[in-house]
Amino acid sequence: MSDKVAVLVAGSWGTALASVLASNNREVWVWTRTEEQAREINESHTNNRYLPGITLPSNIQATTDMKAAVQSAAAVVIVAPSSAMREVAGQLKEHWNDEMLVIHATKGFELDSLKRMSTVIAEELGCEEGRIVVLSGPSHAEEVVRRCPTTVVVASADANAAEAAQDLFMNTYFRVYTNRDMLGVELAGALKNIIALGAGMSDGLGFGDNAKAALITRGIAEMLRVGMEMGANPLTFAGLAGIGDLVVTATSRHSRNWRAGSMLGQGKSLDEVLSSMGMVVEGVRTTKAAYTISQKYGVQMPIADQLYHVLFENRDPRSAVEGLMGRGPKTEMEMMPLETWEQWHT
Ligand SMILES: NC(=O)c1ccc[n+]([C@@H]2O[C@H](COP(=O)([O-])OP(=O)(O)OC[C@H]3O[C@@H](n4cnc5c(N)ncnc54)[C@H](O)[C@@H]3O)[C@@H](O)[C@H]2O)c1
Ligand SMILES: O=P(O)(O)OC[C@H](O)CO
Repeated sequence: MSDKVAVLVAGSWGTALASVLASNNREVWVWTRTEEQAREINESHTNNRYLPGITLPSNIQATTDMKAAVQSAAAVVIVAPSSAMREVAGQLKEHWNDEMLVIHATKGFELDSLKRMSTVIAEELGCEEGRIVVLSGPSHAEEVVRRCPTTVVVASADANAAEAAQDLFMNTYFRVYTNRDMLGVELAGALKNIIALGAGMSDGLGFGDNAKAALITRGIAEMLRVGMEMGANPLTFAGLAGIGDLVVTATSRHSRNWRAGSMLGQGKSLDEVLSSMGMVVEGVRTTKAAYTISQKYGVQMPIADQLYHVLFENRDPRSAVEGLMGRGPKTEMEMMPLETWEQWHT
């Protein structure tokens, strides 16, 4: 089998994953949108807009020609923002063949359809959704390129495909676990960004650790509730894609979602925040998607609802906190679909 791997798009996460593959001695081709970025990666071995100050392995080649990037590759790793996934997967179709392992590492939904990324890719490539692999978990690009110990999960309905992805990425600083629950891994990876925005907002408002712990814990309850309703394995939410990623995103200074939330908490408008970020903040779109999902599935998502009002209806963040804290008394396990849980235990 060829050692060539193509990585589609050289944002922060695509570049970091390319660097992991390069350190595993793969022949790594990165597809970039601009000649300028391809030239920078090929000649200076940097990608300064997305990973300032980092020197990339010299065995990463970049090109704007998707055919050259993908031709004869054993695997394609798609790391586009969720908003661009259909467009990028659509462009891949004419260069892709059925032998290739397809992995994506994007955390979000398609906004209009509420489809998961694996569904969007499968539709565009005209292949079975079950053969696609998702890579997720607590992993900031800034730390991965510095080879800080990191653990992730690769999930697919096809165990062989998940193991092939594990083999491709695994090394001494990047530990990869497999999981069969692709639905749960994709849902957890997308939904945690909403809670991270909330945690950032809480910090921006000057609240303390109690508030953040509450958001993380009640956030996982909210993610679990919707995940179980949609048929995910509840244990996935206790794993790397769930609590692991929620902790890192809600507490790390590297998190784009936490940073955006923090600025909102300090009184900046959403437009001001997004224009100052220069990188994708998936939690904003995902909050919109979750607002519709909660109504569609009849699942209560109080944190996502309040975030929606702040982001899209100009609610003051303090009034959103009052909205959350002022709700009626509940039991901790209220609204958990226990029948679904029991299905996993029979
Ligand atoms: N950055 C991280 O540490 C990290 C870690 C894990 C997962 N992720 C996920 O990876 C995905 C990508 O995030 P990122 O942080 O790399 O984003 P980023 O903002 O750093 O980079 C986005 C890249 O997408 C490209 N792009 C945008 N629209 C495009 C289009 N229509 N066609 C082709 N390319 C397009 C941009 O040019 C840029 O190279 C997100 O879903 C994010 O949640 C990010
Ligand atoms: O920087 P964020 O907030 O987009 O989070 C990136 C990753 O999802 C962390 O695992």
